[in-house]
Amino acid sequence: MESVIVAIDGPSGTGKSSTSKAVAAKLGLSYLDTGAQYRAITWWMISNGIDVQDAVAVADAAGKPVIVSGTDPARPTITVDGVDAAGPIRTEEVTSKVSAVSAVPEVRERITELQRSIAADAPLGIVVEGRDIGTTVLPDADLKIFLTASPEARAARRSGELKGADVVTTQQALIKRDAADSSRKTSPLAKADDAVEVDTTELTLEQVIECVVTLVEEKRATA
Ligand SMILES: Nc1ncnc2c1ncn2[C@@H]1O[C@H](COP(=O)(O)OP(=O)(O)OP(=O)(O)O)[C@@H](O)[C@H]1O
Ligand SMILES: Nc1ccn([C@@H]2O[C@H](COP(=O)(O)O)[C@@H](O)[C@H]2O)c(=O)n1
Repeated sequence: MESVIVAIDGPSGTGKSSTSKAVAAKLGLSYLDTGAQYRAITWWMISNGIDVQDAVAVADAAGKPVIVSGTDPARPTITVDGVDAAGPIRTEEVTSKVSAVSAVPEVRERITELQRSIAADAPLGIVVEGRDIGTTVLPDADLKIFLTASPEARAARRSGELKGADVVTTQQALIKRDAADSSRKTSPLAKADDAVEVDTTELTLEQVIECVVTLVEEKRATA
């Protein structure tokens, strides 16, 4: 079977990771969480005492950490300088600082190069999820999906995940991060012109997965 590249983008909490992992597992493809890579470099900056608001300092250090992503959808991994970073990259501190780091062009250049090389090496194809995959990282992807959902639905999903988190505070944090990611100069969060938009507000996760699997199969059938 022909290798297939699927790009899945969208704002926070729209279901990109859950959907991408499941679609990749169902179709025997690799899986790449690009948000985890931006989180990993942010964690490294914080751990090394770099002020994330200082874009010059962040740019100077952008080439230093060695970030490695494992692309098995059943067990995605991320290490920084050989250290497992899966836990530390999900802290509130990293989440609140990642948009400042990901806006720095030198960071994006470095991570984009890494993402392209991982996608090129995937033997059977890959599902890559993020914010700028369809527009910048893999503009020739075979299929581009842009997931959306109402802020209310996204906040409810996230606060269900972060046990006890207040829905209103969670919604404000999501909106703030999306605004920063959408308004940065370099490679902002955006829907590619040729992406299929799927509004997941009223869909279960299983319905979204099924929808994307069908779109991939249709694409393969016409290739
Ligand atoms: N269609 C859906 N219906 C209900 N819950 C969902 C749906 N899709 C995803 N979820 C749940 O919402 C939460 C957020 O999903 P997920 O992490 O996949 O989103 P994301 O777009 O990757 O977010 P982020 O960009 O912030 O990493 C998870 O708990 C997931 O199980
Ligand atoms: N292609 C991407 C992916 C992510 N980012 C930045 O990383 C942050 C964390 O992403 P999550 O998916 O793990 O929530 C996100 O808010 C962006 O700042 C990006 O810039 N490009």
